[in-house]
Amino acid sequence: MISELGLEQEILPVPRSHPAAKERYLYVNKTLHKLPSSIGGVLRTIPPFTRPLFLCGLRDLAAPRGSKEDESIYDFVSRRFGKELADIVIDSLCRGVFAGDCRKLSVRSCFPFLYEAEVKRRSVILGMATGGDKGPPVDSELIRRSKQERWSQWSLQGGMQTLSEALEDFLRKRGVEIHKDTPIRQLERTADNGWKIKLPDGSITADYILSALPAKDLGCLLPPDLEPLVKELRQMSSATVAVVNLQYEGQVLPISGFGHLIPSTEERALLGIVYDSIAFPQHNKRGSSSTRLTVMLGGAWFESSIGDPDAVSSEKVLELAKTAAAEQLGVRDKPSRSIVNINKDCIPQYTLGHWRRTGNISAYTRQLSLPLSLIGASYHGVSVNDCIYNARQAVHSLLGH
Ligand SMILES: Cc1cc2nc3c(=O)[nH]c(=O)nc-3n(C[C@H](O)[C@H](O)[C@H](O)COP(=O)(O)OP(=O)(O)OC[C@H]3O[C@@H](n4cnc5c(N)ncnc54)[C@H](O)[C@@H]3O)c2cc1C
Ligand SMILES: C=Cc1c2[nH]c(c1C)Cc1[nH]c(c(CCC(=O)O)c1C)Cc1[nH]c(c(C)c1CCC(=O)O)Cc1[nH]c(c(C)c1C=C)C2
Repeated sequence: MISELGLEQEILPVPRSHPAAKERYLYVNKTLHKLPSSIGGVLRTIPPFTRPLFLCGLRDLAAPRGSKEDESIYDFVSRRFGKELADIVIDSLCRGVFAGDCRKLSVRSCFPFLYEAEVKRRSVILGMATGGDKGPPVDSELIRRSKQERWSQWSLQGGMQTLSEALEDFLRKRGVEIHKDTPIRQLERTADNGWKIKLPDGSITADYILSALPAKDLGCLLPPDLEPLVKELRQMSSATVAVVNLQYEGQVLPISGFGHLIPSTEERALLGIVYDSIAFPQHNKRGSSSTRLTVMLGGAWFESSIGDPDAVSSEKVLELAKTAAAEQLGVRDKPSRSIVNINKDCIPQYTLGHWRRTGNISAYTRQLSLPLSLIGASYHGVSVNDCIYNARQAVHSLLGH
């Protein structure tokens, strides 16, 4: 999509050899611990772990296949790799991807490759070693370049918003009408098997809807006679994340890396900190040396540890973020700039049984021949890549490709 939108020149790749890709940290027992990046680090006991990590791998190779239709990520990893890995690494990772609690998230839906590896090969390591089912290949010149140069992450010169702006521009030039800041009020069925989309200032009709709305929001807009669909959508929940950007004058970080994650047993409210200026110094204020951090807070623990997202003040959240930067990174300077955003219900939580809910939805829409496809982060993957891939698949199947 980047190539099709003409954004190739804007790409800022980060290769795997860069410190932002190689150096990864966890904050445990009030200390930052660097995770091993070589085989030696896996063979030795390194803190915060109490035994060498390769023993977790041996346990997986020996463990029997599980028998449950679905299981929490925590239970799956504890059973196959041991409790310590689940408590420290997996707890943190789930906070860094889903802002979620690995004790509630579904392994089958959040990490389908782990689930499949156990079903097909009995062991995760054996499953990964034999490649697993990677799905249909996606190929382009840019993808080949990213593999050859071993990119671990990327951004764009003007930041990621460039992507949605370029997409908007591309679509408008091809005659697509875009209604911004226009909340849909209701979706009604029409007699000719189409839809009436009610907006604040009128309505529009459509033959077919590809909905990228969060599941719960869509559930509130659909007509009540689609009850089985509405019921499934309303059960799908999401987490609130506070994102605090802090900018400091000069290079104030004592370490380099992508960022660090914090397990829920260490600090419930603080999910992790990204060291943005290490991976993307190109985004620093022109001509100045600065350090930029993003502190992420809340997630599945927002209400219990920070409070009601509608009532909590930006000042309180900013204070929590500055304290985290000071205590965890020793960055005690006054930030020269800060931005606080409380993103309500921004990351879907694929909890136990999510696979059954999405399965029921597909079966029901097929059975009724509903002119509706569900895309977006609520169903089959929370990342930007997942959303783009699944949207493209939905269009292909709609057009019969
Ligand atoms: C803090 C944070 C960091 C992230 N980092 C990464 C990352 O590093 N890499 C990555 O791949 N992904 C990342 N993600 C995930 C990424 O943001 C999502 O994949 C992506 O935003 C999902 O897009 P979406 O369109 O499905 O949903 P959203 O972006 O949530 O958009 C849903 C839209 O629906 C609108 N809406 C709701 N109700 C209505 C209504 N009634 N009428 C009209 N519109 C409505 C909302 O206003 C919203 O704009 C991150 C997410 C968060 C929160
Ligand atoms: C849907 C929200 C997402 C957030 N981040 C990602 C998504 C899809 C992307 C992502 N983040 C991490 C990984 C795993 C990388 C890996 O181990 O190979 C992915 C695919 C981990 C991560 N996320 C954050 C940090 C500091 C890290 C650790 C990176 C490392 O290992 O060095 C920051 C962060 N990103 C998100 C949240 C909620 C968050 C919280 C601190 C959202």
